[in-house]
Amino acid sequence: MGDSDFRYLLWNIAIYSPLLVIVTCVYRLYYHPLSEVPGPVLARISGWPNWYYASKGNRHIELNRLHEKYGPRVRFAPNFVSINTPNGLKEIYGTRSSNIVKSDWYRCIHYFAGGYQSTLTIIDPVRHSKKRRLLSHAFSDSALGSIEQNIIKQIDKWTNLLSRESSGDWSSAIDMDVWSTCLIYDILGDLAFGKSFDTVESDKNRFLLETIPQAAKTWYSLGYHPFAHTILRLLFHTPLGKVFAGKAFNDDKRFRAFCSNLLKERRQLEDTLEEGKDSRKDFFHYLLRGVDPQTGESYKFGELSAESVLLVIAGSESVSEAVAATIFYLTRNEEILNKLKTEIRNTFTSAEEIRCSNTQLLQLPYLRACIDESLRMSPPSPGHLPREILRSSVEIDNEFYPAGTTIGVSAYAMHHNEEYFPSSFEYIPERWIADSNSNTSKEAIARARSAFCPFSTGSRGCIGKQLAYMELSLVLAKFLWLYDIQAVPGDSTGAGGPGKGRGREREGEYQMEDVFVTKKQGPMIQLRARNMTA
Ligand code: HEM
Repeated sequence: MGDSDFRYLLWNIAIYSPLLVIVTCVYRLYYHPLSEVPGPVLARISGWPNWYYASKGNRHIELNRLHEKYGPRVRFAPNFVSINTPNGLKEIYGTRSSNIVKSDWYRCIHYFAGGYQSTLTIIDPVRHSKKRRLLSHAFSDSALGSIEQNIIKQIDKWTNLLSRESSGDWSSAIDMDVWSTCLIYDILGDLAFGKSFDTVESDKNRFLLETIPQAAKTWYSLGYHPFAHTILRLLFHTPLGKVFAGKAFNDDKRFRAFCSNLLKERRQLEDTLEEGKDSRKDFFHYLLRGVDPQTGESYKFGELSAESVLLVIAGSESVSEAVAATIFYLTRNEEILNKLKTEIRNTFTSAEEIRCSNTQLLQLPYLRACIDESLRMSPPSPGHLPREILRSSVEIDNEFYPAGTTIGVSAYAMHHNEEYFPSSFEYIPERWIADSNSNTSKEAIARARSAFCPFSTGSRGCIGKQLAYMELSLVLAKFLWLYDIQAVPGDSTGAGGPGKGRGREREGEYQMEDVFVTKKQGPMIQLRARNMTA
């Protein structure tokens, strides 16, 4: 190419590039099939704001703000629509139609897993249902009944260690983020691999506390980048990855290597066990023995490894966030805390008696209401779970969305919709209980239930929901049976308020960063062994 050709090329680029940008903007604003959907101008013309909020971890807050401003539907990227109604939940997640599937965002996670797909990330509905059927054995009533003892063993170890923190009087400050996360990791290690991660007792695996949320954050934000696939291809399929990957990628690798090693050990152990005679019914007992119904082959190591990573993340960060959030709300609402303690302490005569299998633990109304209210205010998956419309347009609340639209509901925004949750920024467990003391009608509860979606819903809803309620009920009931708790005076860890989030209206709310699951801090609390003579 001669000098004059090169100059000619540059001139053309200089003239046509701005023209292309202007034409694209005009098209997206006025002629795009979603041009009627309200939303901020910048978001309607470009995907950058979506990525910006996803990488800052406050996309759920922004989505809630946009719904307050624009109403029940918001266009927050050229092809993305967020819906904030129970009908949206039903139509997007609740139907079995193959016309709405998990969006391309989930495909981005596959780069990190060497191309392998897990139950959570797989997009094809038929292949998903086969994977899910296999995993569902591990979550059946009988399987859960048989693992309760393992959960209790880990909780007892945890409460014993906590007792060392308090010798008679109020303990020094305890970070419930760290304590609850360690406990739930240990439980999950035991349930998934048959081996606790031992983070409560030892520092050896504590790196997980940083690497797991960081790994989730890396995929989460990269997946929403307007050039996600190009960047991921460069990072994973060229030597550029080694140069630019940095700490975030190394953390992800370290975490994956940790899961792969556990899986190798678990597989070796499974090979030594006789069919039908072993008593280790952990998750990988089912997965290692499972076969692909299509090919009749066992699952490849890479597939199982991808499954293990997703199971650890989905099953640990979510539950530990719910424990920490509930303790945050209880220690900031003394009357509610006392009411819950009374319910638990009047029901059980000892901490050992607290178990799901032989008592009414899961039916304690106030305990369940406190858990649900925490999941409402601080849902562990607060963001928009993206789905893509594949073939024919979809009608929601009398509006049509064409094929190619990415659509979803943010649990955080839905749970702060005042139409379904009046005083939505206040922690009010009574909103879930219809009795004469609570002034809540059955209709108000049904309305709230229709919009309550911490576990999502339908065929891609959480498979671990029952296990999560089991863990949360056991941990909170045993903890509050044994200990009195209070917020560290003056502590603002985990709390909102001026200078954080959006300010005053989030003052009483447990703060979390949305990384698909959540990153959290605190609360800092003090505890004191219960006075048994009182
Ligand atoms: C409070 C606790 C929990 C919450 C709030 C929660 C929430 C969710 C949500 C919102 C989804 C849908 C994700 C999506 O559409 O992309 C999901 C899926 C999933 N969760 Fe949970 N989860 C919790 C606990 C657990 C536990 C304890 C496990 C297992 C150990 C688990 C395993 C899974 C799996 C495997 C999926 C994928 C299901 C599928 O696509 O078929 N979760 N969870």
